[in-house]
Amino acid sequence: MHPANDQNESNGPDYMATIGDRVRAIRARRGMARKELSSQSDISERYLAQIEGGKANISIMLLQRLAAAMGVPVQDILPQQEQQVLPPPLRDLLERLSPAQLDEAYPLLVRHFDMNKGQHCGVALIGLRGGGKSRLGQMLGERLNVPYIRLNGLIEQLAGMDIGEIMALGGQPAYRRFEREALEYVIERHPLSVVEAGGSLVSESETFQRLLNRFHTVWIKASPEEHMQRVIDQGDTRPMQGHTHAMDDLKRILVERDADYRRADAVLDTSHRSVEDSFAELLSLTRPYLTSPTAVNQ
Ligand SMILES: Nc1ncnc2c1ncn2[C@@H]1O[C@H](COP(=O)(O)OP(=O)(O)OP(=O)(O)O)[C@@H](O)[C@H]1O
Ligand SMILES: O=C(O)C1=C[C@@H](O)[C@@H](O)[C@H](O)C1
Ligand SMILES: [Mg+2]
Repeated sequence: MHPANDQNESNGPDYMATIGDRVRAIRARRGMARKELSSQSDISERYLAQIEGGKANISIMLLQRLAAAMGVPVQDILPQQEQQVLPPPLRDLLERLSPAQLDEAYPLLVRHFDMNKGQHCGVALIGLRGGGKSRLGQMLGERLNVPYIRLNGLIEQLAGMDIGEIMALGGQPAYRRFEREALEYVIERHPLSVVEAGGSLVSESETFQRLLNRFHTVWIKASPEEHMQRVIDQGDTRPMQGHTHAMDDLKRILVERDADYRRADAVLDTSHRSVEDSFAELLSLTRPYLTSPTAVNQ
C-alpha cells in the first residue's frame, strides 16, 4: 500500500471509510450478496450497510466474523498493511494454489515476463550421444505441438552437405560456423521450439552462451555405460570401436564437459529408467516453457 494513503487512512472517518470500501470490494469479488454475508456472519444487513458506507466503528469480534464469513484474513479488511508485499487479490490467488500448482506457476511467470523481453525461444536439450535427446525431444515436440529441431540436421540442410563432408572440407571451424548459423536461424524463424543441440556445442562458448540465453536448457544425461550401450544398440559403433579405449574416451569426455553440461537450467538423468518415465519428467520440467500463457491447461 502507498505510504501516503496509510497516513490519510489513520484518521477515524477515513479509516472506517477504507474498511467499508474493502468489505464491499471483497464481497463483490466473492460474488456474495449482502443478504448472504449477513446470514454467514450473523451481522444484520443494516449494520453491514453502515460498515460498507464507512459509518460503523466495527468491533474486533465482528471484524473477525466478517472476515471469516468472506474467507479472508482480518488484515485484508484493515487499511494499514505496511508489511504486506503482495496485493490481496494476487496473494489470495496464490494461497489457493496447491504446492504442485505453485511449482507450475513460478516458471510460468518467469517465462511470461522473459517472453515480453523477447528472451525465450523454447527448450534446448544438451548432452552426450545416446542420452535420449532425439527420442525425448521428438516426443516433447509432438506432445506440445511445437517443432522439434535437430541442430545437426539443420546444419546439414544449410550447408548442403552432411557433417562428415563439412568436417572433411573445413574441419571443426567450418562445423562451428554452420552450428552458430543454424542456431541463429532457429532463433529468427521459430518463436517456440524444442532444439536438440549436438553433444559438443557446449564446448563452443559463445554459441553455448547464446543457447543458454535464449532457451530453457535441459541436460539429458545417463551413466557412461548406458550412453555407450544405447549408441551400440542403435547400430552405430563408430566412436565406440576399441571397447575399453572407447569407454575410457567416453568417460573422459563426460568429465571434461561436466562443468559445461551443468550450466543447463535443469538436469534429467535417464539412467535405469524407461523412456516413458524420463519423458514424464521432461514434460513437467519443460511444459511451462513450451506453452503459451493462454494454453496453460493444455
Ligand atoms: N530413459 C530413457 N530415456 C531416453 N532414451 C532412452 C531411455 N532408455 C533407453 N533409451 C534409448 O536410448 C536411445 C537414445 O538415443 P537418442 O538418439 O535419443 O540420443 P541422443 O541424445 O539424441 O544422441 P545423439 O547425440 O547421438 O543424437 C534411444 O534409442 C532410446 O530409445
Ligand atoms: O559429442 C560430440 O563430440 C559430438 C556429437 C555430435 O552431435 C556432433 O555435435 C559432433 O559430431 C560431436
Ligand atoms: Mg540425437
